Amino acid sequence: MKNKGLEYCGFYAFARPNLILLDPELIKAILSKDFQHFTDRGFYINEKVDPLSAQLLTLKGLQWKLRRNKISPTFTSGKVKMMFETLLNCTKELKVLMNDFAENHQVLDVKNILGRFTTDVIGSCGFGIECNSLRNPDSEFMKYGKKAFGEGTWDHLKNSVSLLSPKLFDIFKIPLNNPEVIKFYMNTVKETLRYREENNVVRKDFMHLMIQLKNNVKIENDDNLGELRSKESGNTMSLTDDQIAAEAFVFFFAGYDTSATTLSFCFYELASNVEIQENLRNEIKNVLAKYEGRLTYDAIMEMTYMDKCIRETLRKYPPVPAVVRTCTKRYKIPNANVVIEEGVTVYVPILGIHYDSEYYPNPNKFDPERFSSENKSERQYTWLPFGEGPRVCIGMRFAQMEVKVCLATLLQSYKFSVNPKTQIPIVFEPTSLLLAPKGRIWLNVEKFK
Ligand code: HEM
Repeated sequence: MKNKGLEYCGFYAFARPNLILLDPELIKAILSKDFQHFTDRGFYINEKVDPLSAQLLTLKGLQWKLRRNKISPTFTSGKVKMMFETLLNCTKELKVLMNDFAENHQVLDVKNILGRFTTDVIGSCGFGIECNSLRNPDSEFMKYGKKAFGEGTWDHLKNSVSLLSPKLFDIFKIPLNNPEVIKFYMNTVKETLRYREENNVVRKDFMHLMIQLKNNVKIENDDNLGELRSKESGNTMSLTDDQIAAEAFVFFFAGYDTSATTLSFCFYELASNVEIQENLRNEIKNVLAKYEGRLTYDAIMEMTYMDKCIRETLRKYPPVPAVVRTCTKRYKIPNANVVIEEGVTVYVPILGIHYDSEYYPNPNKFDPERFSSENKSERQYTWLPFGEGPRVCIGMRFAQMEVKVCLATLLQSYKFSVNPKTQIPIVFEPTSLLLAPKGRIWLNVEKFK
């Protein structure tokens, strides 16, 4: 369609019209400039039968705006920095496991191991609990996590129908999440809240910040922890326990697989491009030497080549291949005689844009220099792994820090190469909502002496 010079095109899903945006200027208009016409995603939501369904990803209009304003101070650079230590703690088990793999010459199923790492990270930083998925892949948290994503054909069908026809779910009052999953996450969060409040426990994580929101504590953009309760009340609208549980759940739902996918593809590309892996390792070593070998937030922030490698990974492998908006107020496309009616679903095909040779010549090549400082400014609205506009991914900074900490930890001590069991070239799984390879990515890991 793009080759035909089109800026947008449409299709019907049953009787519902859908629009696909192809032009960066139009994408900018719809995601950012004229956002008030496209405030929602149109996902299913029913707080009564499924309290976990009402969170940032799904909320609509004013409800979403109020919640986003409320939660945003917990994701600032200051607060992400505050959580660095908690995140770093999760790498201890990762190092132990990687050592075992290297010493026993075992082949690494990279998504499995890094998925367990990102589960531990969200468990620790989001829910405030040590879920030990790296040590124990059958941990409760992992078990219900898998259930939350859907395990069988029925779950996948249910997810697809909820996207195509959320009204049907509403009419029959169907909870989207499995009732066992709802019970597990609600209980886990409520138990943590009760324990912390009764015992005045403070911990450097999102749960602490959400308890502060519940208690009307004003959250500043610094790396201080702050009290659980405050005499001065800074906020006028606090969070309820159910809302905290729903938000912690969405941090897991939106953050675990996306981060694990980014890491897996990044390690795959580094394993396939020995020189790039070596350049990145040198950067890590040089920066850490300045910090007496200590991996700190400031050290991570200095690793600019690493930043380019991650950006290029997210370009070639955006974990969310398309973002979606529903038209909430009739909209005339600028300079065209076309009106988007209320209710129409609009898609931004991120994966397609990232492989468009007009923006990225030779798109299959993994080339971190596409994101050098000279080239970076050209990438607005053609590099969209976190979406854009007021509904851009709220966890973007946190996710980038998590990926960087994992890369710095492992590349310092281990060398990775692709095992022949991996199917090359990578083919994407067509039935998966999030980007996933067909088959697994297998890597060899070797420890430096
Ligand atoms: C590399 C990792 C990640 C990627 C690629 C990613 C990508 C995205 C994308 C594409 C969106 C939709 C944006 C839009 O519609 O314009 C989104 C939304 C969201 N993400 Fe992420 N995400 C990542 C990690 C995380 C993490 C770690 C968290 C939480 C800790 C998180 C929480 C959310 C939430 C809550 C939303 C909904 C925001 C709203 O509508 O206000 N994400 N993410």
